Formats: sequence, structure tokens, C-alpha cells
Amino acid sequence: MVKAVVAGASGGIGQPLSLLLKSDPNVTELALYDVVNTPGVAADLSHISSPASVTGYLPKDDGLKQALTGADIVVIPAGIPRKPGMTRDDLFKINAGIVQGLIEGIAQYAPKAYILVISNPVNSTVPIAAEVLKRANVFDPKRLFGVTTLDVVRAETFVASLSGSKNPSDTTIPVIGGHSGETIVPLFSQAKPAVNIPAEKLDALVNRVQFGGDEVVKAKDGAGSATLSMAYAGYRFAQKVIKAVKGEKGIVEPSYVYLPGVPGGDSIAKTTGVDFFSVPVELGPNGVEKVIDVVSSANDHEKKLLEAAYSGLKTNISKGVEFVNNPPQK
Ligand SMILES: NC(=O)c1ccc[n+]([C@@H]2O[C@H](COP(=O)([O-])OP(=O)(O)OC[C@H]3O[C@@H](n4cnc5c(N)ncnc54)[C@H](O)[C@@H]3O)[C@@H](O)[C@H]2O)c1
Ligand SMILES: O=C(O)C[C@H](O)C(=O)O
Repeated sequence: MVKAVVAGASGGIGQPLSLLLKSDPNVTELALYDVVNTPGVAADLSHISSPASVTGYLPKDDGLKQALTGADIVVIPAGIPRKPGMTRDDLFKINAGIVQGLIEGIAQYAPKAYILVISNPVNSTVPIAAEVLKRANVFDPKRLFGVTTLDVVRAETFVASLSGSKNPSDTTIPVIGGHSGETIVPLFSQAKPAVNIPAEKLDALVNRVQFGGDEVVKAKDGAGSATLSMAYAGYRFAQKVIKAVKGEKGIVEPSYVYLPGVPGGDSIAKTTGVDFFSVPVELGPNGVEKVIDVVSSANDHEKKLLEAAYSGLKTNISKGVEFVNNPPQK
């Protein structure tokens, strides 16, 4: 029995992500929460002949409580997306409060759930989530994940366009750091199987992974950011968490986690100087089983990229922590 909740379920990501979760045979209950339109989205999905029962909730009538009670996994794509010319950090002002409110609900009604944060800026919203959970005394770092899977999906796709691989996802590429611009660091030297990237193409490839989100924002021309590829990526990560919880072994995927609280994280926190960082995570029935240190084996070029990532991350992380502990005056 697995109850999945999508918070922000009526949005550009929320709807296709809910569709994918509805089609997952392991999901038995799917609760959709949003400030608008969930009754309609839930009615629509409920006609699909897969096992999950589907319910939709709005804030009225204790909707958040109803949606979250009994949840095993909560995926959060709630919040505003970018328009051309904006950075992810520009979303902080609005999305920080949205994520804080939803995590307060989770702390109260589903404190043991696996929490997957998609809302941007991920580099800051995950520290916000951690602080809220800490204050409620229910923080389990093994169950809090910033979803950076889209960066991995992009790296796989863009590499395949160079290598000619027929199935991009057959190549495993660790993408680490954070989820914005220079904080995103693909480690092509650790791709499995190995990939041969011509030296003159490497910088452009790294740049495309780091700024893939901007490519979509520009192409959508004011109509938002990546939604369909994000729904795919969010579901890919959620599905892995669900499979690991159900006992499947050896599942690894990068995610942005609180390093000091997860097995194997301390030494990476020492090397990087940051507490929140995306690294390949081995998943198990309790969430993060261990994190895998791919940082110390990065090559010299990748180490330079990592140095740039650390400083951006430090700023983003402290902004999130401050938001909860020293709230801005209203
Ligand atoms: N992590 C990633 O890789 C990644 C990728 C793409 C987009 N994103 C982020 O995901 C977020 C959502 O993007 P989108 O394109 O789906 O936006 P959207 O505007 O289409 O959908 C957001 C939804 O959130 C809902 N919402 C707002 N406040 C809420 C609240 N308090 N509780 C519940 N729901 C609420 C809105 O009603 C809307 O339906 C953005 O912040 C975007 O930047 C992250
Ligand atoms: O670029 C964005 O703002 C959305 C998302 O973070 C992405 O990487 O596509």
C-alpha cells in the first residue's frame, strides 16, 4: 500500500506528474492538493483503470490535512515558475513561503513521509524544508530530497546526442552540486559506460547541462519553464524511492540532501564545505541508505567547476536557513 501526494497538483508539472503516479502499479492511493482545480484534475485521473484511488483537495475543509494524512511520499511542485530574464533565485520571494507552509503541514500530518521538493529555487527551498522539520522535531534527513533528476536526465540526453547512443538513459552520469546554473556540475569523467567527449565540445556540453532550464524558459517565451521533462524526471525519482521502500536493492540516483544527516555525508560535507549538496544516493526502505562520494574522484576540470558551485550554494543555503530562523518583517 503506497499513498502518494502531489502538492501543486494542478500546475504545469503537477498534472503530468500526477498522471505518471496514477499509472504506477505500486501506488494505491493518490491525493492531489493545490489551491485551485484539484477536484477536476482528480475526477479526470480517477477514470484511468490503474489501481490507485484518486482524491482532490483544496485548502478549504482542512484539505491539506486530508490530503497528507497517511501519506508515504509527498512530491512538491507548488510555486511559480520562471519567465525569461529571471533567475531561479528570483522565485524565492514567493516560493519560500509556499514551501514553508506545505512542509509545516507535512510536519504535522505526515511526519514520516518521504518528501521530494521540486519547487525552485531548490538550493534554498530544501534548506527551508529542513529548518521547518527541525523546528517541529521531526527532521529525518534520510527522507528529505531535493529533486535534481532533471539535470541528470538532461546530461544523459545531451551526451547521447554526441555519442549517438540509441537509448540515452543507458548511460549513468553523476550530476552533482545544486540545481541552478554554475552550481550544477556534471561529472562526465565518471560516466558509466565511459563516454568519449571531444575536448573542444566539453565546455559547451557542460554549459548546456548547467543552463538547460534557461533553454526551455526561452523557448516557452513567457509561458513558464520545463514541465513535461520535469514531470518525467520527478516521476523517475519518485518511482525509485517507492521501489526502494518496497525492498528493491541497489537503487542509486543523485539527489540534493542534507549531508551531515545521511550515512557517508560527513566526509563530503568536509570536502565541499556545504551542508546541502546533490550526490548519488543509494536508496533503501528508510530513504537514504548511504551517499556515494564522487566528489573526491572528480578530475581537475571538474574540481574547478565544483569550486564555483560551492560559493553559489553557500549563499543559497544560508538564504533558506535565514528565511525560517529570522523571518522577513511583514
Ligand atoms: N526541480 C526542478 O528541476 C524543477 C524543474 C522545473 C520546474 N521547477 C519548479 O517547479 C515549480 C512549479 O512549476 P510549474 O511549471 O508546475 O508551475 P505552475 O505555475 O504551472 O504550477 C504551480 C502550481 O502550484 C500551485 N500552488 C501555488 N501555491 C500553492 C500552495 N500554497 N499549495 C499548493 N499548491 C500551490 C498553483 O496553483 C499551480 O497549480 C516552479 O517553482 C518551478 O521553478 C523545478
Ligand atoms: O529552469 C527553470 O526555472 C526550471 C527548472 O529548474 C529547470 O531546470 O528546467
